Amino acid sequence: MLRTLYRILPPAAAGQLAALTAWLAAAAVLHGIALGLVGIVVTASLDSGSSATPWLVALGTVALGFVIVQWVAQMTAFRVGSGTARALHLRLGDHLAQLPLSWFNPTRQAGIIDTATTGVPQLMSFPAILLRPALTALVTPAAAALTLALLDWRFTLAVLAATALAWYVSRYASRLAGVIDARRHRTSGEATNRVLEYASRQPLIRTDQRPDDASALHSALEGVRRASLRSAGTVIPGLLLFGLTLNILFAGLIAFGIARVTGESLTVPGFVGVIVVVARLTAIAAAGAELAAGLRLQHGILTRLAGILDTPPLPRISEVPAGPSVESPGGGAVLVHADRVSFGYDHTPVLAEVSFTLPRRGLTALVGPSGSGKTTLVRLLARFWDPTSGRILLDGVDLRTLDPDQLAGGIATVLQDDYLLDSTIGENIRLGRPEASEAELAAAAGAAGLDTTIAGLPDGLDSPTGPGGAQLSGGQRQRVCIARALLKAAPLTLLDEATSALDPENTRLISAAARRLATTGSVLVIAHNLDTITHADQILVLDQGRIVQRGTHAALTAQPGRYQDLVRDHAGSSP
Ligand SMILES: Nc1ncnc2c1ncn2[C@@H]1O[C@H](COP(=O)(O)OP(=O)(O)OP(=O)(O)O)[C@@H](O)[C@H]1O
Repeated sequence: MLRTLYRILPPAAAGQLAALTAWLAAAAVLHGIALGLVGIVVTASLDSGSSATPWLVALGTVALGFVIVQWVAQMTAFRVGSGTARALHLRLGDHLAQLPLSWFNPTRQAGIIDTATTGVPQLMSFPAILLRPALTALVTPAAAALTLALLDWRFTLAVLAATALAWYVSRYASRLAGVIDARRHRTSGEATNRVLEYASRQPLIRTDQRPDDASALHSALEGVRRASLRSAGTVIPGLLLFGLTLNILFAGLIAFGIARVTGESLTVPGFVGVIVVVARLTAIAAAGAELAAGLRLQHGILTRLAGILDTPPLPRISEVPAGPSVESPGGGAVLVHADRVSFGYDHTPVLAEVSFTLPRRGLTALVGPSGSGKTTLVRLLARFWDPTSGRILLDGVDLRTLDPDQLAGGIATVLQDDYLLDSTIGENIRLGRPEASEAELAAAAGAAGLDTTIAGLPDGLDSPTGPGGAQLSGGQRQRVCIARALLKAAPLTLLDEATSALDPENTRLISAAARRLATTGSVLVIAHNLDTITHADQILVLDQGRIVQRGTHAALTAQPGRYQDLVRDHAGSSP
């Protein structure tokens, strides 16, 4: 478990944990030596032929050292515990930000919630509380046994063998329970999934009530109940097995001592001294066993966390061969070059050999029938995924070579599933450019059509958005995202008119934002309303994952083709 923790911790936190482990191990060694010396002092006191005084002095010195080292270790433990949890949270956050979005299926999302909110905070108690008794149970008997060699080396070997056997039995019991615990965790992940689904399906359930709607949830929760019972049940045989083993080992060591006393190879005072130590070690091992359940739980959490952290992130390649230089259709400088890009979800092809350029300044519209791959293409430009073949260059640099901050700095998005932080309207807009002044922030909010909303709220820009923006309407959420993009004024802005939040006013605002941003940067807008893109510098027509036409509105309407069909369909559906 320590090994896994060291592997996944960032170097600074791993260094602190190593220092704590060293302090705790030193304390456990001193504890063991002190115990061994107690046995020797008892022997010397009972044995008329030897003096206990030098041993008492040694015992006092070691005990003092133990108290000091233990004190330092204990003071460090809580600091390292909270530092470990914090480092793991940050590591988890950084890693999640680099995973391809295809990884985030509902089961894994439920696993992340569980790991981040419950698992990682619980891991804090490993360095803070559990590591000390775990090391004591292992290291102290060994150190005590070695100290006993001053009295009787055969007992040293016997105690070392007994410790190894007890350790093996405890591991066996905990491995058995670990398998059941992993099963319980899977069942509970499934239940979390069902609870989330049940909550998010409430609108559907209330308008289309069917009695069996909650049956998947019920059976998942029943599965958790059964798995938890099984899991609790496995702790008891493990504890009984370990307790029995300890008693047998203790009895075996007493029998060994009696045999040695009978054979006159050990004195009675020596036997008493050894048994005093062994009795104390048995108590320490029994206390360690009571922690087994806690350690097993932590081991399960750590294994799941390591599983997430071991998932390969979107690769960053260091070098790509320079491609031929390209010019935008207007002859100006190119900001984006999509070069024979193909992509599919789970091997189902969605985009095939798509090539186009976006100028450094100007408005490009992406149009096409539903399912033609428009959103997918925009997601590839924001590097939510990587193309299966081909490449996308931003300012001449392959997206796969950019570090995430560079990429995030170069792109702003207003997409269908944009998320608002559980903060205020102002803070969500400010994410676009944290250093923006209050006046710039207010101007962006105004340009995104938020002034009426803000004026109607008692706290104005400081009004809360709720988790994911739940306290705002769909249209208001979209306006906050538009304001964020306006404030950012990134070199490349990706806009999706978002059919779900579409209303004439929002369409007008998106269109105005696109026009405005296109004067300073490049804008790609997925357009559902063709009236808003008649002025676009370039229109790309996507059909079944291929670009079938490109050009201006005037040029495309003048020639037969997919665009003419789209315009005709749109005119037919417009009021
Ligand atoms: N996450 C996903 N996993 C699997 N398939 C997906 C995923 N997202 C989209 N698809 C599929 O990819 C294809 C293209 O979808 P995409 O959303 O890119 O089209 P679109 O042109 O944006 O459609 P619309 O105009 O309806 O939003 C569709 O067949 C869709 O079912």
